[in-house]
This record gives sequence, structure tokens and C-alpha cells, in this order.
Amino acid sequence: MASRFVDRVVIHLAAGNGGNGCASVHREKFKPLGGPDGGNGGHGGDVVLVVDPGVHTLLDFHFRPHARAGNGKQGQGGHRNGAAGEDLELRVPDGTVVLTEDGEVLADLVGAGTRFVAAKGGRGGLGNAALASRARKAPGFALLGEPGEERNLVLELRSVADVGLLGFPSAGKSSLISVLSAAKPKIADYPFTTLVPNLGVVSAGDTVFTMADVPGLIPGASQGRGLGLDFLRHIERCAVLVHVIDCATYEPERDPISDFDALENELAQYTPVLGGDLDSRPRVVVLNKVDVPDAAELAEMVRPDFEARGLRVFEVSTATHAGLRELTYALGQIVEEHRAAQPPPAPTKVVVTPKAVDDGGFTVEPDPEEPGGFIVRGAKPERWVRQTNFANDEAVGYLAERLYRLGVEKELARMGAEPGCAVTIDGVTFDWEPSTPGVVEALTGRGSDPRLEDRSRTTAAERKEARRLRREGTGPDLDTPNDEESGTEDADE
Ligand SMILES: Nc1nc2c(ncn2[C@@H]2O[C@H](COP(=O)(O)OP(=O)(O)OP(=O)(O)O)[C@@H](O)[C@H]2O)c(=O)[nH]1
Ligand SMILES: [Mg+2]
Repeated sequence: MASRFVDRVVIHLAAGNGGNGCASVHREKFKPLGGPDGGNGGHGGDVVLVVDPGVHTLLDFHFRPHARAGNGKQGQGGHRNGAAGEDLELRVPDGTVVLTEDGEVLADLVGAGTRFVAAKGGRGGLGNAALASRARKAPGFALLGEPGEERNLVLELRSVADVGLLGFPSAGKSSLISVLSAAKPKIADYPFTTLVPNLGVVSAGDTVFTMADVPGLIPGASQGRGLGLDFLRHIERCAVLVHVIDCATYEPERDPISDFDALENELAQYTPVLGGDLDSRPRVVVLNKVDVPDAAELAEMVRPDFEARGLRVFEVSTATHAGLRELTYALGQIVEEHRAAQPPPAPTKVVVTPKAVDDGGFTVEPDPEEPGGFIVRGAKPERWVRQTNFANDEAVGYLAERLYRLGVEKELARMGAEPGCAVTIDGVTFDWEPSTPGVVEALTGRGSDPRLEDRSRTTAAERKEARRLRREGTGPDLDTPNDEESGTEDADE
């Protein structure tokens, strides 16, 4: 059994990149003017966390914190789409909590088979076949695949054990787990010897249960004193709580009853992060160190007080092993009862990362670092930039057209952008050259008078001229929205 228990780990995930789309033109003997036949790139693989009941610790991630899923393949000519990249599945223990590095809980993975897409693969780029439209019969470009999502996430294991040990520092918690299981935690006569929880597996006849040794608890722990909150986080999902009480302490202010009450008070003040209440968990009192004569006497004395509160009491010595057998079997029985009462945990159906809502909108803001410059933000414009091969003028033209149709140019003009100013989208900076008649008019002041409003629209004559230029392969596409591509736009979402 693992003698070391890693309960919190930061992992670095990279989903697969999408494959690039292919720009290709069908060639056949005697048919020189074949259509575009470049296939789409495959989607990049996701990194997925999957609950596997056979995995009990996060230890593997401690040693291998980096994970990368497969890239999508490029599209090819002859309408051949690239293969999707393979998903990478990472096996995690039941009860793994996934957080951002800022501590925001993204998912609480409970139940065998529960899956969580931790990093999403990039979309494959459309090939030129898919980009063809009435207005653009043979696109000489394709879209790039998008990079896969890269993310650092924190994994925490909180549902660590059936039995959680509670106690003041040096009460003998680590000693207890070391004699009941194969775990070999550090034991010493100074407080806070245990800094990270130790997990041990205890056998009581046919019942096998896990026991978590956690850092010592002191009054004020629920406010973060000592190692308090760390400790409490671990106790949250233990089915049975065991108070390990030091009956041989020399500290004058302490005695078994007040120790018990002080820790119960801390538990009461702690609000479980994951919900559920600690109040209803069965409790057991372990009076430790009865090999010390004074301690044995004290234990005898306080036993009736605990029993009067309806608690089961065990007098033990981890030094001489007195009382341990009885304790082990009693705990096994309580764990069994708890398990029987528990419905089997159903896999959490779908756990979705709460992403920012993609409303298809965008914002334009002055660039704080670039006087006269602007930053455009929004899921679509940013994605489109990532999909653009800037070495290909036609691809750049297509990007300009998409931005125009979304209304980005108009908004820039409205915000007072001057031609030639720096516009940044997703880290790429352009010299903005408004190319569209409506925008140019808005810039020169025409159309600012409400009576002239409809002049800012593309006129039929302008459209005709634009078509002519496009046929000659020189001018930008100036088609009005909805005129083309309503089909490919979907593939694009
Ligand atoms: N005489 C005697 N000493 C014990 C017994 N159990 C533990 N001790 C001693 O008590 C001291 C503290 O034991 P630990 O097991 O480290 O205590 P802990 O509760 O894990 O302490 P923290 O990790 O600091 O919270 C050590 O010096 C142990 O040897 C016992 O049954 N009898
Ligand atoms: Mg300890």
C-alpha cells in the first residue's frame, strides 16, 4: 500500500492541435478546371479525466504532471479529411476535485467512469472545398487548425478515507495509523509532525477500509490556525470520525473532555466546501497512551462521561498495542454499516466547465499600450485570426471579410479608428485599412446625418464594381451578409 499519499497536485495539460485544412484543386485528364477538393483538418484530441476506482492516489501525477493529447491530421486533396487526434484519458481516483490555479472548483468527480474534458482539442481548419461558395468558387486557401487548449489545473483528493483521525498535535494519530496499516508516517514528539495526510489501508477480517492520518488540529483551526484548513478539507468526506485523545499530555490546561469539545467546536465552525454536514458522521473516541499509568487512570475516569454522550470509547496504546484489535473491528463494522446505508455513487453525468458564454459578440477597446490603437476581443474574431494563414493574401482577405460581416470594421470606425492604426486581435496586430465603402463613408463623415443614413449601405453599383474586381481577382470581397457561406459558417461554429 502506498505509504505516501499525495493529495494535491498541479497538472499541465495540452490538448491536441487541430489539423490544417487543405487547399487543393481537383485535377483530371481532359478536365483542367476541376473544383476545389481540399479536405478539412481533423480536430485535436481532448485531455479527459476519467474516474477509475482502481486508482487511489494522485501520486502518478506528482511524477508525471505533463500530459498532451494527439494532434489532428491535415486535410488532403481529393476531399480527404484529416483524422482526428486521439483523446488522452487520465485516470483519477474517485472523489478528485478539479480546480483552477485560482482555487475555483470546476468539477467534483464522483463515481466510476465520470468524465471531465479538462482541455479541449483545437478544431480542424476547413479545407478549400468547404470554403467554396457561390461567390468564391475556387478558394486558393484553407483555414488553419486551431491550437489545442493549454491549461494548468489543480487536482485535489478529498474523499480520502473511510475513517478520519482527529486530534491535537502529538495525540498519536500517526502512531495509530502506523500500527493499524502498512503506512509508515513520520512519528515524533513535536507538534505538527504530520504536514501532509497519510493514507493507510486497514483490514478487519473481510472488511478493508482506508484511514486518513491528518495534521494535528488546534483551536482556531477553522479560522486557518495551525494547519487547520488543510486538515478540515481532508476530513470532509470521511464516513467515520475518530477522536484520538492524548491521555498523557503534560499540558496543564488540557484534559480529554476539553480536548474533545475544542475539536468538536472547530468542526462545527467549519463550513464544508463540498457541502454535506460533518455533524451527522458517526464518531468514536480513542483514549490513547494507556501504557502510561497516569493516562490509564485518566482514561478510566473520563470514559463514563463520553459514554454518557452516547459515544463509543476505546482505550488503547499504540506502544503496547493494547485495545487495538477491538478498535479495528469496531471501526470495520461502523464502516460496513455506513457503506450499506450509502447508495452506490452514480457517475456524475456530465460535468462541464462553466465557460464564458460565447454570445458571438465582440468588443472594441482602445489599446492601452498603443496610442490610437484598438484591441478587438470576442470568441469569433479571435478564433478566426487563429485560423488564418497570414502568408496567404486570399486567406487574409477572407478574414477581413468575416470581420467586416461581424461588424468589426463598423465598430472600429465608430470608435474613431483612423486608417493605418494598429488593431490587435488575439495577439496579432494589423494595420487597419478600412476597405469597405460603408466604413469609408462613416469615416469621412458621410452618413453621420440621419437623413443620409442609407447612403452608408453598399449601393448596387458599388457591389457590381466589387464583383468585377473580384472576378479579376484583385479587389476585396464586398458581399453583403447572408449572400454567401451561410452553409460554411455553421461548420465553423
Ligand atoms: N507512551 C506512548 N506514547 C505514544 C503512544 N502513541 C504515540 N506516542 C508518542 O506520542 C508522540 C506523538 O505521536 P505522533 O503519532 O507523531 O502524533 P500525531 O498525533 O501524529 O502528531 P502530529 O502529527 O504532530 O499531529 C510520539 O513521541 C509517539 O511516540 C502511546 O500509545 N504511548
Ligand atoms: Mg502525525
